[in-house]
Amino acid sequence: METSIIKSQAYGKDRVRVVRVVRHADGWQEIADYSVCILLSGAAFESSYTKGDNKLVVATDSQKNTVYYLAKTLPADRVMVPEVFATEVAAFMVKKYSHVTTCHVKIITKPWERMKFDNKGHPHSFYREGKETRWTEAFVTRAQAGLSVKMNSGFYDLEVLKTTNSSFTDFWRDELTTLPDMPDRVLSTKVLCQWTFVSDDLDTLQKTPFDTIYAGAKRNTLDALANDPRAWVHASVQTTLYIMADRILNDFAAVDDVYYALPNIHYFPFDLSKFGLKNLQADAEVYMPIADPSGYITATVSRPAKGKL
Ligand SMILES: O=c1[nH]c(=O)c2[nH]c(=O)[nH]c2[nH]1
Repeated sequence: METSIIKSQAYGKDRVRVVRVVRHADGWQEIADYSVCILLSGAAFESSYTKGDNKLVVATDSQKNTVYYLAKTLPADRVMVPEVFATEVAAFMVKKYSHVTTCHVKIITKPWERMKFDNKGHPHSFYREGKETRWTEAFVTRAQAGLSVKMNSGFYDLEVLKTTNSSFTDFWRDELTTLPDMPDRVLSTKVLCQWTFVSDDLDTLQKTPFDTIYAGAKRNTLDALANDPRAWVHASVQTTLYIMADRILNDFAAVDDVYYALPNIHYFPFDLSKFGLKNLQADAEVYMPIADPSGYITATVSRPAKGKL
Protein backbone atom coordinates (compact mmCIF):
# COMPACT_ATOMS: atom_id res chain seq x y z
CA MET A 1 0.00 0.00 0.00
CA GLU A 2 1.25 3.49 -0.87
CA THR A 3 1.92 5.65 2.19
CA SER A 4 3.48 8.76 0.67
CA ILE A 5 1.46 11.93 0.29
CA ILE A 6 1.59 14.69 -2.31
CA LYS A 7 2.92 17.87 -0.68
CA SER A 8 2.45 20.10 -3.71
CA GLN A 9 1.72 19.68 -7.39
CA ALA A 10 1.27 21.76 -10.51
CA TYR A 11 1.16 20.61 -14.11
CA GLY A 12 0.73 22.24 -17.48
CA LYS A 13 2.58 23.24 -20.66
CA ASP A 14 5.88 25.08 -20.83
CA ARG A 15 7.43 26.98 -23.76
CA VAL A 16 4.17 27.62 -25.60
CA ARG A 17 5.45 29.91 -28.34
CA VAL A 18 2.82 32.34 -29.50
CA VAL A 19 3.12 35.41 -31.70
CA ARG A 20 0.24 37.87 -32.00
CA VAL A 21 0.14 40.47 -34.78
CA VAL A 22 -2.22 43.46 -34.65
CA ARG A 23 -3.03 44.94 -38.05
CA HIS A 24 -4.41 48.50 -38.07
CA ALA A 25 -6.44 49.77 -41.01
CA ASP A 26 -3.77 52.35 -41.99
CA GLY A 27 -1.11 49.63 -42.44
CA TRP A 28 0.55 50.12 -39.01
CA GLN A 29 1.20 46.73 -37.41
CA GLU A 30 2.27 45.57 -33.96
CA ILE A 31 3.79 42.32 -32.73
CA ALA A 32 3.99 40.48 -29.40
CA ASP A 33 6.21 37.38 -29.21
CA TYR A 34 5.88 35.19 -26.10
CA SER A 35 6.99 31.92 -24.59
CA VAL A 36 4.23 30.97 -22.15
CA CYS A 37 4.33 28.51 -19.26
CA ILE A 38 0.91 27.61 -17.87
CA LEU A 39 0.49 25.46 -14.73
CA LEU A 40 -2.67 24.26 -12.97
CA SER A 41 -2.98 23.12 -9.39
CA GLY A 42 -5.73 22.05 -7.00
CA ALA A 43 -6.48 19.18 -4.62
CA ALA A 44 -8.68 17.57 -7.29
CA PHE A 45 -5.56 16.68 -9.32
CA GLU A 46 -3.99 14.62 -6.53
CA SER A 47 -5.69 11.42 -7.66
CA SER A 48 -4.09 11.77 -11.08
CA TYR A 49 -0.71 11.41 -9.35
CA THR A 50 -1.67 8.80 -6.78
CA LYS A 51 -4.44 6.71 -8.38
CA GLY A 52 -4.02 6.87 -12.13
CA ASP A 53 -7.32 8.76 -12.36
CA ASN A 54 -7.30 11.25 -15.25
CA LYS A 55 -10.98 12.21 -15.23
CA LEU A 56 -10.35 15.77 -14.01
CA VAL A 57 -7.06 16.27 -15.84
CA VAL A 58 -7.32 19.10 -18.35
CA ALA A 59 -4.78 17.86 -20.90
CA THR A 60 -1.67 20.00 -21.19
CA ASP A 61 -2.42 19.92 -24.92
CA SER A 62 -5.76 21.67 -24.24
CA GLN A 63 -3.97 24.21 -22.05
CA LYS A 64 -1.64 24.98 -24.96
CA ASN A 65 -4.66 25.37 -27.26
CA THR A 66 -6.22 27.81 -24.78
CA VAL A 67 -3.21 30.12 -25.05
CA TYR A 68 -3.67 30.35 -28.85
CA TYR A 69 -7.45 30.61 -28.54
CA LEU A 70 -7.20 33.56 -26.13
CA ALA A 71 -4.44 35.22 -28.16
CA LYS A 72 -6.91 35.28 -31.07
CA THR A 73 -10.20 36.07 -29.30
CA LEU A 74 -9.23 38.61 -26.61
CA PRO A 75 -9.19 42.29 -27.58
CA ALA A 76 -5.69 43.23 -28.77
CA ASP A 77 -4.92 45.40 -25.73
CA ARG A 78 -5.49 42.34 -23.48
CA VAL A 79 -2.82 40.41 -25.38
CA MET A 80 -0.09 42.90 -26.26
CA VAL A 81 0.94 43.72 -22.65
CA PRO A 82 2.44 40.52 -21.19
CA GLU A 83 1.23 41.19 -17.64
CA VAL A 84 -2.36 41.65 -18.83
CA PHE A 85 -2.25 38.54 -21.04
CA ALA A 86 -0.80 36.46 -18.17
CA THR A 87 -3.64 37.48 -15.84
CA GLU A 88 -6.24 36.92 -18.58
CA VAL A 89 -5.04 33.37 -19.28
CA ALA A 90 -4.76 32.50 -15.58
CA ALA A 91 -8.18 33.97 -14.68
CA PHE A 92 -9.79 32.18 -17.68
CA MET A 93 -8.57 28.80 -16.44
CA VAL A 94 -9.65 29.36 -12.82
CA LYS A 95 -13.11 30.59 -13.93
CA LYS A 96 -13.64 27.81 -16.49
CA TYR A 97 -12.55 24.83 -14.37
CA SER A 98 -14.09 24.83 -10.89
CA HIS A 99 -11.61 22.21 -9.69
CA VAL A 100 -8.61 24.45 -10.47
CA THR A 101 -7.48 26.34 -7.35
CA THR A 102 -4.52 28.23 -8.79
CA CYS A 103 -3.32 28.91 -12.31
CA HIS A 104 0.27 30.12 -12.63
CA VAL A 105 1.15 31.73 -15.96
CA LYS A 106 4.69 32.86 -16.74
CA ILE A 107 5.52 34.74 -19.93
CA ILE A 108 8.99 35.35 -21.30
CA THR A 109 8.90 37.93 -24.05
CA LYS A 110 11.04 38.30 -27.15
CA PRO A 111 11.13 42.06 -27.61
CA TRP A 112 11.09 43.11 -31.26
CA GLU A 113 12.18 46.73 -31.83
CA ARG A 114 10.51 48.62 -34.64
CA MET A 115 12.96 49.51 -37.45
CA LYS A 116 13.51 53.23 -37.96
CA PHE A 117 14.43 54.97 -41.19
CA ASP A 118 15.00 58.75 -41.32
CA ASN A 119 13.79 58.76 -37.68
CA LYS A 120 10.42 57.32 -38.68
CA GLY A 121 9.17 53.99 -37.35
CA HIS A 122 8.62 51.39 -40.06
CA PRO A 123 5.00 50.19 -40.12
CA HIS A 124 5.73 46.47 -40.14
CA SER A 125 9.46 45.67 -39.84
CA PHE A 126 11.26 44.90 -36.59
CA TYR A 127 14.68 43.85 -35.29
CA ARG A 128 16.11 42.44 -32.09
CA GLU A 129 18.16 45.06 -30.23
CA GLY A 130 19.26 44.47 -26.62
CA LYS A 131 19.91 41.05 -25.13
CA GLU A 132 17.78 41.70 -22.08
CA THR A 133 14.58 39.74 -21.70
CA ARG A 134 11.32 40.95 -20.19
CA TRP A 135 9.21 38.43 -18.31
CA THR A 136 6.22 38.31 -16.00
CA GLU A 137 4.30 35.76 -13.97
CA ALA A 138 0.80 35.78 -12.52
CA PHE A 139 -0.65 33.45 -9.90
CA VAL A 140 -4.47 33.64 -9.99
CA THR A 141 -6.10 31.82 -7.07
CA ARG A 142 -9.73 31.14 -6.24
CA ALA A 143 -10.59 33.08 -3.07
CA GLN A 144 -13.66 33.75 -0.90
CA ALA A 145 -14.41 37.04 -2.64
CA GLY A 146 -13.61 36.13 -6.26
CA LEU A 147 -10.07 35.78 -7.52
CA SER A 148 -6.85 36.97 -5.94
CA VAL A 149 -3.68 37.65 -7.94
CA LYS A 150 0.02 37.80 -7.18
CA MET A 151 2.37 39.12 -9.84
CA ASN A 152 6.08 39.53 -10.47
CA SER A 153 7.62 41.22 -13.48
CA GLY A 154 11.15 41.95 -14.46
CA PHE A 155 14.01 41.61 -16.87
CA TYR A 156 17.30 39.75 -16.97
CA ASP A 157 20.56 39.77 -18.98
CA LEU A 158 20.81 43.57 -19.29
CA GLU A 159 24.59 43.86 -19.76
CA VAL A 160 26.19 47.13 -18.68
CA LEU A 161 29.72 48.41 -18.19
CA LYS A 162 31.28 51.68 -17.07
CA THR A 163 34.97 52.52 -17.40
CA THR A 164 35.29 54.89 -14.41
CA ASN A 165 33.37 56.42 -11.49
CA SER A 166 33.13 53.12 -9.62
CA SER A 167 35.22 52.16 -6.59
CA PHE A 168 35.60 49.63 -3.80
CA THR A 169 37.75 50.75 -0.86
CA ASP A 170 37.85 50.69 2.92
CA PHE A 171 36.47 47.15 3.17
CA TRP A 172 37.21 44.58 5.94
CA ARG A 173 40.87 43.52 5.96
CA ASP A 174 42.41 40.47 7.61
CA GLU A 175 45.01 37.75 6.88
CA LEU A 176 42.82 36.36 4.04
CA THR A 177 42.61 39.68 2.20
CA THR A 178 44.67 40.17 -0.96
CA LEU A 179 42.50 42.66 -2.86
CA PRO A 180 43.94 46.19 -2.85
CA ASP A 181 41.71 49.23 -2.45
CA MET A 182 40.24 50.13 -5.83
CA PRO A 183 39.52 53.87 -5.88
CA ASP A 184 38.66 53.73 -9.59
CA ARG A 185 37.74 50.61 -11.53
CA VAL A 186 35.86 49.19 -14.50
CA LEU A 187 32.43 47.99 -13.38
CA SER A 188 30.38 45.53 -15.39
CA THR A 189 27.30 43.51 -14.54
CA LYS A 190 24.47 41.55 -16.11
CA VAL A 191 21.38 42.93 -14.41
CA LEU A 192 18.49 40.82 -13.19
CA CYS A 193 15.74 43.07 -11.85
CA GLN A 194 12.29 42.01 -10.72
CA TRP A 195 9.44 43.68 -8.92
CA THR A 196 6.18 42.63 -7.30
CA PHE A 197 2.90 44.53 -7.42
CA VAL A 198 0.93 45.92 -4.49
CA SER A 199 -2.61 44.98 -5.54
CA ASP A 200 -4.07 41.47 -5.29
CA ASP A 201 -7.33 42.48 -6.94
CA LEU A 202 -7.57 41.38 -10.59
CA ASP A 203 -9.42 44.43 -11.97
CA THR A 204 -7.23 46.96 -10.14
CA LEU A 205 -4.05 45.13 -11.08
CA GLN A 206 -4.96 44.94 -14.78
CA LYS A 207 -5.16 48.76 -14.89
CA THR A 208 -1.50 49.09 -13.81
CA PRO A 209 0.70 50.89 -16.39
CA PHE A 210 2.87 47.80 -16.88
CA ASP A 211 4.77 49.04 -19.96
CA THR A 212 5.58 52.37 -18.28
CA ILE A 213 6.88 50.57 -15.18
CA TYR A 214 9.03 48.24 -17.29
CA ALA A 215 10.54 51.20 -19.19
CA GLY A 216 11.00 53.13 -15.92
CA ALA A 217 12.72 50.21 -14.18
CA LYS A 218 15.15 49.89 -17.06
CA ARG A 219 15.75 53.65 -17.26
CA ASN A 220 16.37 53.91 -13.50
CA THR A 221 18.77 50.96 -13.62
CA LEU A 222 20.87 52.59 -16.34
CA ASP A 223 20.60 56.13 -14.96
CA ALA A 224 21.55 55.18 -11.38
CA LEU A 225 24.59 53.29 -12.68
CA ALA A 226 25.77 55.98 -15.07
CA ASN A 227 24.61 59.30 -13.68
CA ASP A 228 23.65 59.31 -10.02
CA PRO A 229 25.39 62.42 -8.68
CA ARG A 230 25.91 61.11 -5.11
CA ALA A 231 29.53 59.92 -4.84
CA TRP A 232 28.70 57.22 -2.25
CA VAL A 233 26.38 55.51 -4.73
CA HIS A 234 29.45 54.40 -6.67
CA ALA A 235 31.28 53.05 -3.56
CA SER A 236 30.19 49.46 -4.29
CA VAL A 237 27.74 47.38 -6.29
CA GLN A 238 25.69 47.18 -3.07
CA THR A 239 25.14 50.96 -2.93
CA THR A 240 24.33 51.21 -6.64
CA LEU A 241 21.81 48.37 -6.30
CA TYR A 242 20.06 50.09 -3.40
CA ILE A 243 19.72 53.37 -5.31
CA MET A 244 18.41 51.62 -8.43
CA ALA A 245 15.66 49.94 -6.38
CA ASP A 246 14.91 53.05 -4.30
CA ARG A 247 14.32 55.04 -7.49
CA ILE A 248 11.86 52.48 -8.84
CA LEU A 249 9.92 52.43 -5.54
CA ASN A 250 9.79 56.24 -5.53
CA ASP A 251 8.59 56.44 -9.13
CA PHE A 252 5.91 53.73 -9.06
CA ALA A 253 3.35 53.41 -6.26
CA ALA A 254 2.01 50.18 -7.83
CA VAL A 255 5.32 48.43 -7.12
CA ASP A 256 5.60 46.71 -3.73
CA ASP A 257 9.22 45.60 -3.66
CA VAL A 258 12.19 45.33 -5.99
CA TYR A 259 14.79 42.55 -6.17
CA TYR A 260 18.12 42.84 -7.99
CA ALA A 261 20.80 40.26 -8.62
CA LEU A 262 23.99 41.92 -9.87
CA PRO A 263 26.97 39.74 -10.72
CA ASN A 264 30.15 41.80 -10.45
CA ILE A 265 31.98 40.71 -13.60
CA HIS A 266 35.57 41.55 -12.79
CA TYR A 267 37.87 43.40 -15.16
CA PHE A 268 41.35 43.38 -13.62
CA PRO A 269 44.15 45.64 -14.93
CA PHE A 270 46.79 43.37 -16.51
CA ASP A 271 50.17 43.63 -14.77
CA LEU A 272 52.65 44.61 -17.50
CA SER A 273 55.47 45.63 -15.13
CA LYS A 274 57.63 42.69 -16.39
CA PHE A 275 57.78 44.56 -19.71
CA GLY A 276 58.62 47.87 -18.03
CA LEU A 277 55.08 49.17 -18.59
CA LYS A 278 52.86 50.83 -16.00
CA ASN A 279 49.31 49.48 -16.18
CA LEU A 280 48.08 49.31 -12.57
CA GLN A 281 45.88 51.63 -10.48
CA ALA A 282 45.77 55.09 -12.09
CA ASP A 283 47.79 53.84 -15.12
CA ALA A 284 45.32 51.06 -16.00
CA GLU A 285 44.28 50.97 -19.66
CA VAL A 286 44.52 47.29 -20.54
CA TYR A 287 42.29 44.88 -18.63
CA MET A 288 41.69 41.14 -18.48
CA PRO A 289 37.98 40.33 -18.08
CA ILE A 290 37.51 37.39 -15.72
CA ALA A 291 34.70 35.02 -16.71
CA ASP A 292 34.67 33.14 -13.38
CA PRO A 293 34.26 33.70 -10.54
CA SER A 294 32.15 36.83 -10.38
CA GLY A 295 30.87 38.68 -7.35
CA TYR A 296 27.13 38.26 -6.80
CA ILE A 297 25.30 41.07 -5.04
CA THR A 298 21.57 40.72 -4.31
CA ALA A 299 18.89 42.46 -2.26
CA THR A 300 15.15 42.90 -2.03
CA VAL A 301 14.21 46.52 -1.29
CA SER A 302 10.80 47.74 -0.12
CA ARG A 303 9.16 50.70 1.57
CA PRO A 304 9.28 50.89 5.36
CA ALA A 305 6.32 49.13 7.01
CA LYS A 306 3.38 51.51 7.54
CA GLY A 307 3.52 53.16 10.96
CA LYS A 308 7.32 53.17 10.94
CA LEU A 309 7.47 56.09 8.50
O1 LIG B 1 31.26 46.40 -5.22
C1 LIG B 1 31.85 45.46 -4.66
N1 LIG B 1 31.29 44.86 -3.57
C2 LIG B 1 31.88 43.84 -2.90
O2 LIG B 1 31.33 43.31 -1.90
C3 LIG B 1 33.13 43.37 -3.39
N2 LIG B 1 33.99 42.39 -3.00
C4 LIG B 1 35.03 42.41 -3.87
O3 LIG B 1 36.02 41.60 -3.83
N3 LIG B 1 34.87 43.38 -4.82
C5 LIG B 1 33.68 44.00 -4.53
N4 LIG B 1 33.02 45.03 -5.15
